[in-house]
Amino acid sequence: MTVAINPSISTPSYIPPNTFADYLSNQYHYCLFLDMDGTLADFTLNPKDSAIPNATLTLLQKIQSHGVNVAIVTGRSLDEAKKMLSPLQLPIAATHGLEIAFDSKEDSDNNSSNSSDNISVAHVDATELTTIRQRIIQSCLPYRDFTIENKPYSVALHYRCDPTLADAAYTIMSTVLNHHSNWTLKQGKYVWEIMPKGADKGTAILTLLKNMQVSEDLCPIFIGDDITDEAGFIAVQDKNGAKTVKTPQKTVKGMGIKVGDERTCAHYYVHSVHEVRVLLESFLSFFQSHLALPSDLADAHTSSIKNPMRHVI
Ligand SMILES: O=P(O)(O)OC[C@H]1O[C@H](O[C@H]2O[C@H](CO)[C@@H](O)[C@H](O)[C@H]2O)[C@H](O)[C@@H](O)[C@@H]1O
Repeated sequence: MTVAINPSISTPSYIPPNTFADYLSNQYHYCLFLDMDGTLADFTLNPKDSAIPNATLTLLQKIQSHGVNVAIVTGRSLDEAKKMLSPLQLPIAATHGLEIAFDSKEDSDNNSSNSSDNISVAHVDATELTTIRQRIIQSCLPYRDFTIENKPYSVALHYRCDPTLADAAYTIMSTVLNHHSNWTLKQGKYVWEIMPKGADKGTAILTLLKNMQVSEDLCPIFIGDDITDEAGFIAVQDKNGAKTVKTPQKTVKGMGIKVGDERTCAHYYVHSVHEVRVLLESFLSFFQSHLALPSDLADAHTSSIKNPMRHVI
C-alpha cells in the first residue's frame, strides 16, 4: 500500500507543555477542540476499557467555567463519547463528524438534524451498514484476535491485540469496501474503519465553530494524535478555513497540536497523553491569572511574556 505524502507536512515544534500559557494572548477568544483516544485517554487493548481520568475531566470543566468553548472531536460514537466524558457535558462531534451534538439551541444546516435533541446526524443507509457488518464478521471468522467494533453509523476492525494482523485487516476491509461505493475506509492506530463518505474531523470542527457563541477574535486550538486528526489540524491552522462555513467570528490562524512525534501537518506537538494534561493545566493557569488581574495589568502581563502569539505566522 502506498501512503501519499501531503506537501503541507512539515516539522512541528515541540511545545514544553508546562509553558503553554506563554503561547497565549488575551486578545483572542480561544476555542479548544480535543480528540479523545490517545489524547485525553491512554490506549487500552479493548476500546471498552479506556477511560478519561477524573483529573482531566475536572480540568476541562474548570477551563469551561472561564468561558472557553471546549468541544470533543472523536472517532467514537456519540453514546460512547458521552459515557467517557460523564458527568461533563460538552459539544461532541462523534464518529469523525457523522454525529454532532451541539450545546446551543442552534442547529447545523449541513446535515439532516434532530432539532429537539440538538443533534445532527448524517444520513446513513442502515441496510447497507448491516451488509457491511455481516461481510466483515464473515471475513474475520478464521481469525481469533480481531475486535470488531459495531458503531451506529460505521464498523471498525481493530488489530491491536495482534499487530501482525495489520495486512489481513487492511485486505478484509478494502475487499468489503469494493462492494460499497458510497463508503470509505479510514485508518487509525491499529484500526481500519468503514464509514459513509463525506465526514472528517476538519469539517466537524468548522461546523462546531459555526455554532459557537463568541464575539471576539477567535483562535481555535485542536489537539489530536491520529491520522484522522490531520484534517482537524489543517482546518484550525487555515485562517480562511472558517470562511468556508461562514462563521460569524473573525478567525485568526489557530494551533494544531499533535500528540506524538509522527509526521503531521500540525505546527506543534507534545509527547504523550500525560503531557496533554500538563498543557491543559497551563492553559487553565492562563485564564486564572488573567481573572485575578485587573484588565490593564492583564494586558501588561500579556505583552511582557517572552514570546506572545509566536504561533501566529
Ligand atoms: O478520534 P479518537 O477519539 O482518537 O477515536 C479514535 C478511535 O478510538 C478508539 O480506538 C482506539 O482506542 C482504543 C482504546 O484505547 C484502542 O484499542 C484502538 O487500538 C485505537 O484505535 C475507538 O475504539 C474507535 O472507535 C475510534 O475511532
